[in-house]
Amino acid sequence: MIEVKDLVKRYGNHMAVDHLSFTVEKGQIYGFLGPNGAGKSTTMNIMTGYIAATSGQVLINGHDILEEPEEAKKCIGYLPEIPPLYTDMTVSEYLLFAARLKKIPAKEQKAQILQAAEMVKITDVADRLIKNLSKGYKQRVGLAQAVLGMPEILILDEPTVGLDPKQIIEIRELIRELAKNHTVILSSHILSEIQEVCNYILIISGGKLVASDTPERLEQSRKASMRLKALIRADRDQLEGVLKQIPGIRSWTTENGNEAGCLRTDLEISEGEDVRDSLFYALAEAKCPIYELRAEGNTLEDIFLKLTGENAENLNLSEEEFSEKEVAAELPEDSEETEETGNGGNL
Ligand SMILES: Nc1ncnc2c1ncn2[C@@H]1O[C@H](COP(=O)(O)OP(=O)(O)OP(=O)(O)O)[C@@H](O)[C@H]1O
Repeated sequence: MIEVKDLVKRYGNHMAVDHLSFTVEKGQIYGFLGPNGAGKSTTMNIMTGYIAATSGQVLINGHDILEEPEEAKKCIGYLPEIPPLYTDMTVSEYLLFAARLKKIPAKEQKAQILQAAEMVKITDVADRLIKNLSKGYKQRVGLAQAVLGMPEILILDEPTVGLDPKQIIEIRELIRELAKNHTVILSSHILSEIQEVCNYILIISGGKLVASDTPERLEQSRKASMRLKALIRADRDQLEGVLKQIPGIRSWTTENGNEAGCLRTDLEISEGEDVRDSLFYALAEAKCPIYELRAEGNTLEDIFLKLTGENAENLNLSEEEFSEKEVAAELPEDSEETEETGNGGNL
């Protein structure tokens, strides 16, 4: 559906996109994940024909975005990071303008605008000036513009950035809904966002693709290298004597545990190994009782941090660490969004 081949984008000496290649298949929600400045927007801008690449190629349903832009762009609806809205227009004026730009035949425009507006639930604000809408509604208008003409592929650059928690949930639901009829590619620097919505993840760092797989398989691959954390009653020499004998323990650190005579140890285990049984029997034989033993796989968060070389503080990973239910319960029924409505749309 989309083939990105060896894409490079240089800004002067700065390599914003560094030999990026990936393919996008029909019917999935792809998450383009990476820290700020990773090259997500640049890649999306190239994929949608907004800017040219320094080298490489983007094929949309077999059409080269530079050589056959009209054919290629027909297949794509794009919501840039800052939606390109004319805020002095009403919603319906703007969508009519967008329909003309997209060369939707005049006799189909009305029906298509109505369909797009219904899909993103903005029919009730059709006659409002865009500048008077809340940010969440402006984002929906941007989405309506993207879905107008029913392109097969939707490319959404940070679609929830700057929205409040309720708006974020609504836009996510909308994206899931849109994904029933479209292939969706969305970018975000927030891991929880991508985990929540996407069924395939492309992790980009420093302009390079550092991982691409389903969230489950990414976690699985890292779980192969397990860590064990244990609290063991033993002296250091005794414990190290046992650990040395167990194949599969790659390295360890020890420190005094908070219980007298106990050591807290953190074991790094070789890929694919599970040493819990042999550790248990070896320590029992050496009369070193295990007080605690906990296996830790790597979470998707660990993978992301490792692959992108970031630390959690820079990444804002916990920005949305609330469940949808909690937020829904905390927010009043008549939020800003519902106050926006009620003017009687006329699409
Ligand atoms: N027009 C430009 N001129 C020079 N450098 C640019 C330009 N646009 C982007 N860059 C640089 O290219 C790199 C990638 O930027 P890009 O906006 O694609 O990253 P991003 O992953 O989308 O980040 P963010 O989440 O912050 O938008 C950054 O270092 C950025 O400063």
